[in-house]
Amino acid sequence: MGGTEDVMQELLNVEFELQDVQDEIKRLLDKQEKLYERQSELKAVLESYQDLEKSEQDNAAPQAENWSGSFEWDNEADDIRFNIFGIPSYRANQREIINAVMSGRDVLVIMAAGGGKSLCYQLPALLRDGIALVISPLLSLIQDQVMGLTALGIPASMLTSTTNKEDEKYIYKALEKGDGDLRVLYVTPEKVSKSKRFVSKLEKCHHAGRLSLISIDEAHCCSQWGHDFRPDYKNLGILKTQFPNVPVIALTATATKKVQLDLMEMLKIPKCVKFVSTVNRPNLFYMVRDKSSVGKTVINDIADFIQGSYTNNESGIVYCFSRKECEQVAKELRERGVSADHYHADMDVNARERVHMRWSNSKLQVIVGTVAFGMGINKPDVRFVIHHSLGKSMETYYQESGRAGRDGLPSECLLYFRPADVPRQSSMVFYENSGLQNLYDMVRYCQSKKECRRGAFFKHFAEPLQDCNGMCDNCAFSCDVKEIDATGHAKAVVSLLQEIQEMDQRATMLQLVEKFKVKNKKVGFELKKDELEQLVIQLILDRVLKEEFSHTAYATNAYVTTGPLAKHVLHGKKNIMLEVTSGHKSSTSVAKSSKRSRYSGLEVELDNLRKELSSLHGGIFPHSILSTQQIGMLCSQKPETTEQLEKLIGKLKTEKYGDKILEVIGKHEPDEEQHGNDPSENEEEPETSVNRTSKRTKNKNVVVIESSEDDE
Ligand SMILES: Nc1ncnc2c1ncn2[C@@H]1O[C@H](COP(=O)(O)OP(=O)(O)OP(=O)(O)O)[C@@H](O)[C@H]1O
Ligand SMILES: [Mg+2]
Repeated sequence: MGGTEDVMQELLNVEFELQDVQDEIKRLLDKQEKLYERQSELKAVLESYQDLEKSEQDNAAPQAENWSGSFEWDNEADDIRFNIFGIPSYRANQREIINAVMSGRDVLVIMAAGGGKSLCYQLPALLRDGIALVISPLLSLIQDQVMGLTALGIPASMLTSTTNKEDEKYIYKALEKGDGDLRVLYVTPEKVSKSKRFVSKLEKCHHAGRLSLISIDEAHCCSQWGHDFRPDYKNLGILKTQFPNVPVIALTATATKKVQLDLMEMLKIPKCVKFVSTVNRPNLFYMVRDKSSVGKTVINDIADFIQGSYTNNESGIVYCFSRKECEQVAKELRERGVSADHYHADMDVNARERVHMRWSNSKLQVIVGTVAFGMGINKPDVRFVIHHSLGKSMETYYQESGRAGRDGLPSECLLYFRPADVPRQSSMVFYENSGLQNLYDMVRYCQSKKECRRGAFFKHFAEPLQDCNGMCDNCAFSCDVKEIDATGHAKAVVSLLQEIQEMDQRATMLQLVEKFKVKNKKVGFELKKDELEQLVIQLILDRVLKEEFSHTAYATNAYVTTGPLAKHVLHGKKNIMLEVTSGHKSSTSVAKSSKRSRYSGLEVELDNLRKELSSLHGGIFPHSILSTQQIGMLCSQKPETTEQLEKLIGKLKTEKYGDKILEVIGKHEPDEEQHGNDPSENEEEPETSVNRTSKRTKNKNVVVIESSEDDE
């Protein structure tokens, strides 16, 4: 009988090994498929590179161009920049881009959100004679821009589905005959691809030498590889064909190499000068907080965050996972005294627009939105973007969080993470191309308690690392992160899952954790529930476990099963380390350290003045009247005469609003400065948004924002 036992034993071993081999084969096949995919991608990219190089050689590259040198339009450009736009100095690449456009070159601009792309075509539009055509994908973006230019006294119009007959007539006359003073014309891409009438008028304008430049904003919409593909953008190449000598400037905030090449091909600008700026947004402070499983606690925390740090009605966005959640969160924030309203795709257009408008005019502090609240957001002074749950990829998180601080002033990006939110997202994205991979990158960002958050973006966008300057929680706050060896737990989790599977059952992440706790009660495994959840997520990221999906009529459910590397853990070939915090980097400590001072009295008064003027001047946004940065300057310099004021905000704004501004500054009593609850605040220069920036000092890797409220 011993023989049978031996044979059975060997059979078992062989079956075990076979299973191993099969798993390995499956893993390799998976890998092969991914590599094939990448291979074809790379081949495509290589081909376009070669095409590009060839065309560059064919066109015998001109001598190295120095776009930062001096040009004949320098003085006029400086004058318009300062006296009309009220912009004291150029930001990175702006001047160079303007010079390239002015030299008649086609230009491709990749510049982060809020980098100041608009100026790059608006200023040349004023420097060159004639009318500049701007293509922009969304009505709301166009309206914002036209309103902004009008506020500066620049003749700008738009031709869209909402344009009335009279305006249309005026625009067509301007194009055809050069009547009127129109300088910047905004249209949606549909006008170019669908309206023959429009294109023929444009031809006449060009024929008379009056088409000064063509700007294609949000140019990533051209590419199917981009995130906001718009079919009508695909036809914009005809503009270069029809008007070969008019400079085209294409602008976007994010474009991978592949998207850039795609753009150049589709817009027919192979010889364009390319300006790529960093993805880094140095003024954004990134942080992730553990999210309580109790909904109310999360809302309390968000309300505390807003009411603790943003007492002057500073604008913010809260992103939620679903429409229902949006409404719920907005309602609960309101109940806690935060001025908030929801925004999602289920609302009718007018209701949505109303919410957007109230927010843009700073009458509503917080929009609680789904991802539907997206591309059309042009508000420069959004001070915080909170994610109530994680998004589906690093790319979308970069974009959504990037809506904060477009004016360059310090702003915060806070994400609430709990492992249980992962299956909610994964069951939505698993069918997308690389959907799970993208989500898991995002989860890695959230789970990490040590790595620089900014570094994760550099890695994601394949850019060299830059210093974070203590502008993320992991760099700024030292907290005790321990790496514990969770290999034992991991083994137990895998075995439990195998048992479940052998009984032909399956488990969601939460069920698995529940079962684990019940089963191992006596053994005294010391991990807490949320740490166990964290472990399961870690195991999924490490491919020890994997998610599987099954559909019902109403939903897709995510289950956890053993993954390709499960055996490695069982056989002791793979160790699992888990990052846990002991000394809490608790939410309150984060909130305290990043809490900023209240506005000074004068800041509040000037803020009120811009709101007042904004409603007086019908439809001009407060931030178009005075930017937060300008208010900061006014408070620290306190100009007394028109000449002094002009030096700070330029001629145009001084002419329009100077008297009122000087009046407010003149009437302001210095002792009114005492606005916060700490008397010592009064001893220094009043707090302004500008010097607030410089008050963020780096001290032993800890960012300190001096604040009266810290001393309570
Ligand atoms: N050189 C500058 N100095 C100070 N502020 C500037 C400068 N250039 C632009 N700005 C301001 O920065 C804000 C963002 O500019 P803009 O709207 O052009 O950004 P963008 O690059 O188009 O961003 P997005 O990708 O989000 O559309 C605006 O309020 C603008 O007035
Ligand atoms: Mg823009």
